[in-house]
Amino acid sequence: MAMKEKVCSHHQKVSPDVASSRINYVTLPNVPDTTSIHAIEIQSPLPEKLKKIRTHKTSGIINTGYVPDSEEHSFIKKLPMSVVDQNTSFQSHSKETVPTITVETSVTPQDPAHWKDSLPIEDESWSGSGRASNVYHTIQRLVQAFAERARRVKEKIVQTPTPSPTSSLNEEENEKQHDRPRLASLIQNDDPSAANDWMEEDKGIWYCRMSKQLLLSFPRVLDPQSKVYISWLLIVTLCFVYNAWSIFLRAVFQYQTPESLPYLLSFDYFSDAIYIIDMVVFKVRVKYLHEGFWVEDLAATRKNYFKKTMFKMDLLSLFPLDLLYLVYGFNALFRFPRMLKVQTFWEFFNRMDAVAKSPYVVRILRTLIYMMYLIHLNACGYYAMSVWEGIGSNDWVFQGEGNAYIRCMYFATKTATSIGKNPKPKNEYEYIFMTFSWLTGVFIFAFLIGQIRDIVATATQNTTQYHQVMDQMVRYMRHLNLPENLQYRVRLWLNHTWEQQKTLHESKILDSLPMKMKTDVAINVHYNTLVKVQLFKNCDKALLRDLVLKLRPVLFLPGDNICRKGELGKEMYIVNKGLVQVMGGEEGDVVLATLSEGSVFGEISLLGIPGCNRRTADVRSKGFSNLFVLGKADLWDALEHYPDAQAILKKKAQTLIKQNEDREKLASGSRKKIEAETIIRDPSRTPTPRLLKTVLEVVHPNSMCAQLFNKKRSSAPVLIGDRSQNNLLPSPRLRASSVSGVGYLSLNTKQDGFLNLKMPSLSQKDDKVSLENFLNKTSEDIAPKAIKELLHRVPTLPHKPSTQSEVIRNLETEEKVIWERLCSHEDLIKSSAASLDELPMMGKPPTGSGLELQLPYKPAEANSCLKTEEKLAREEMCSHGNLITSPVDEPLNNGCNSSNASSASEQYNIEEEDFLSFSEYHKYKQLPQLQQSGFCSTGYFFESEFK
Ligand SMILES: Nc1ncnc2c1ncn2[C@@H]1O[C@@H]2COP(=O)(O)O[C@H]2[C@H]1O
Repeated sequence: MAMKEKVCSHHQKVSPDVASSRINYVTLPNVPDTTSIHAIEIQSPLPEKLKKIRTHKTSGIINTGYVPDSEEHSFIKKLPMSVVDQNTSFQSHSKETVPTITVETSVTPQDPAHWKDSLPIEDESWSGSGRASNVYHTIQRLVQAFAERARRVKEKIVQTPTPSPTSSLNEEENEKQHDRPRLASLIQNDDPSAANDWMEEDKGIWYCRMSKQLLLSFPRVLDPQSKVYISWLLIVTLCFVYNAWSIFLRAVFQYQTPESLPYLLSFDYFSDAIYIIDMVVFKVRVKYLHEGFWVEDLAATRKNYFKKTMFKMDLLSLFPLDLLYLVYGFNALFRFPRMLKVQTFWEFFNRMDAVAKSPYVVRILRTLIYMMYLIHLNACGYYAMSVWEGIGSNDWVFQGEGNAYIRCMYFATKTATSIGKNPKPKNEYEYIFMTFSWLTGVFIFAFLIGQIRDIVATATQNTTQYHQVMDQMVRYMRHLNLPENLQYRVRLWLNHTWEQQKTLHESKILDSLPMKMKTDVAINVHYNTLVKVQLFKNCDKALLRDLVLKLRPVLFLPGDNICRKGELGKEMYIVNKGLVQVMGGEEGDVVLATLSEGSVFGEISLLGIPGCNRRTADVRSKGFSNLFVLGKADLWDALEHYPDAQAILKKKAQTLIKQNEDREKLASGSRKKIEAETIIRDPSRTPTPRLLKTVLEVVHPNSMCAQLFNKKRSSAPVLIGDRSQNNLLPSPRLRASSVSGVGYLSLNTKQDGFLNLKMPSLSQKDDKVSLENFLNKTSEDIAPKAIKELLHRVPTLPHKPSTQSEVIRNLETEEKVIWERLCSHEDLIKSSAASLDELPMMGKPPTGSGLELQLPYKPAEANSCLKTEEKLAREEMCSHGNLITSPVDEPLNNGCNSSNASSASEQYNIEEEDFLSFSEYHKYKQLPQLQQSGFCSTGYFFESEFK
């Protein structure tokens, strides 16, 4: 309280009336905002259990706290430390003390003008709301406690109660312990006996429920794969094993004495009781499959059991042969029928084999039991022989030393395994016994040990396969003398894949399952990742099911390139685990984005966005990353039916494209200046030849292609296009092409601009492609704005002067009509369409088509000329920077490769689209009519002009 002397202390006595009920708040009028409260001292009877204290400053509420009756210090805890510091103190109080509140502030005593009296004000409205809030909080806590109790009771009902009564009682005890303080806190003010009553009542209800539940929880019918049934089978199996072991043991050895007999008999009859319960309660309730349905009718399951051989065996196993005890005395062999329960023993192991997590452990256990039992029988036989011949009568028989069973087991094991030296048999009986024992031993080794080996081999099959693959791979890489680093990476990949999947053939494992089950498994495996994929957030479950089977898991190592900018996109990826980086910038060293679990990438080049069929960025793996790959065809198969997902993907792709374009524009801004300087310095730079110009250089001058290309062009610009579809420029050419079965209509401008109109629905399977067809389909993909713009620039068409205005008028609604009109344009048809109409992927041009008439050579001539012409053309093109190339489809024999192609692209500034045309040329050049006509471009192709 040292501070008290330095600061102004304000003591305010609250009127007894107020004190007895509550202290509402203390107002410190005219205290500047900067004033900080150092301490609050309360002297008060605080007669109620809970008190709410609010201290106010003129600028607003400073604090709120509850003061329980006996725990003044909890008030301190509930106040923020900035307000309550070590100077705060609460004095003990008695009911007679008039409450006093002292507030210490940093206002110095020299500033008394700042202070007026602090008044404890009885605020009725607040008082009311305080009471309401107390009631509200109490109710809330009660509701929570009841909800909690209801949940626990519900759990008890749903869960099968623990079989051990002690443990359930303990649980109950724990529950009560747990409940006590909480419930007691809720009823702390009430009579404690009420709480006890409540607990007693609760206990009663609980017992009642438990017993009811136990009765009700026993299933009417049993699933043969259920835990309950298999556990029961285990109990029966143990009884069977006891009988199988003890019958011969007791019959041969002298373990059944008058002293041990009562115990042995009680074990015997206990196992008999289990056999009976098994038949009466369990086996009759096992449901079975009939015509593909589970039969759950109790009468039917009973009937089904009675029909089985198992029932007869079970019945025989209970045959009371031991009644003969009464006649012949206690001979354990009279219990021999109990051995007939062996079917249950087999059933148990078969069921375990089907449900166990490690089935090979179950198999080994069964084999071991067989082995031990055979040795046990052998030991019993040896002892029986010894007794028969007389114990210790010769060197071979049991000498009567030590524990008889252990010594005989030792002898039997030595014989069965042929390990160790056995005493030589002395007479024929002993020879026969030894022969039989050795045969048994051979059987044990040949059959049982062999079985164990198989079991172990199956269990470790995957590991063995992995080692084999690894060894082969290492040998192969050494043989090829691959760089150390690459060898290391391959080994790392194999290692990591094995660590993660414990198999290198994951997909093969599922192949044996039916499709539906495969889907279920795949959904389960990939579910956690798929739910994180934004794209699939709200999408149809059926789409997920469609997609999930098509996902192929792949693993990438740190620093691996997943895809490279400029490659043709064939797959899309989903990040399952790890991080991948999208790289950009001039050098490809700027991280544009880091994608984590659930992110999708590689979709832009698959979506058929005009001009975007190539990867827009490098993507590489940051650490180890597990991805799912989805092929282009699979993606489209799925998206075709789910336009929403398609729209989301396209929207995202467009945003990314725009982002990247903006970034590139920014970067190229600074680059342009330097380029300009270079051009000025080097005016002798070869002008970039256009593709068609190059083509004309290399094809035979008399070929139809050359003739078509060299036709005098009209000076009137006709069709205009630009990739961005909003900056249209004059163009003399219209070109339709098919690239890998996907149609394109390109409006080629002099400035290399293309309006690429993609027609994805046109597949390679279409054996006939007509221009109308082509245009009609294409028209659906063309932005109306682009067409409008396009047609504005088309000068009046000579044969249909009204077309343009008509077309524009009907544009929004009738795109198809416009295109039909365009197609019906005479010039277009005259120059190529009529013949191309019928130009199929293969076969001859139709009789009467224009094309046929225009063949430059007679077929025989053409054939002889073609080779040279083509050769020349190719050589020529290669010398033009290897224009002929096939960057994706097939490697060419002519020595041109894609790196040359890209250099050609740089040199001549040739459009990507042109490359495709040229690569496609190789595919189609075999078509006789194209060869003959000297066409040098995509499969079906025409170039024309509007005059
Ligand atoms: N700026 C970016 N941010 C995030 N991802 C991008 C970006 N640019 C490209 N990508 C992704 O990287 C992928 C590279 O291949 P795609 O062009 O097929 O699809 C691309 C997009 O999925």
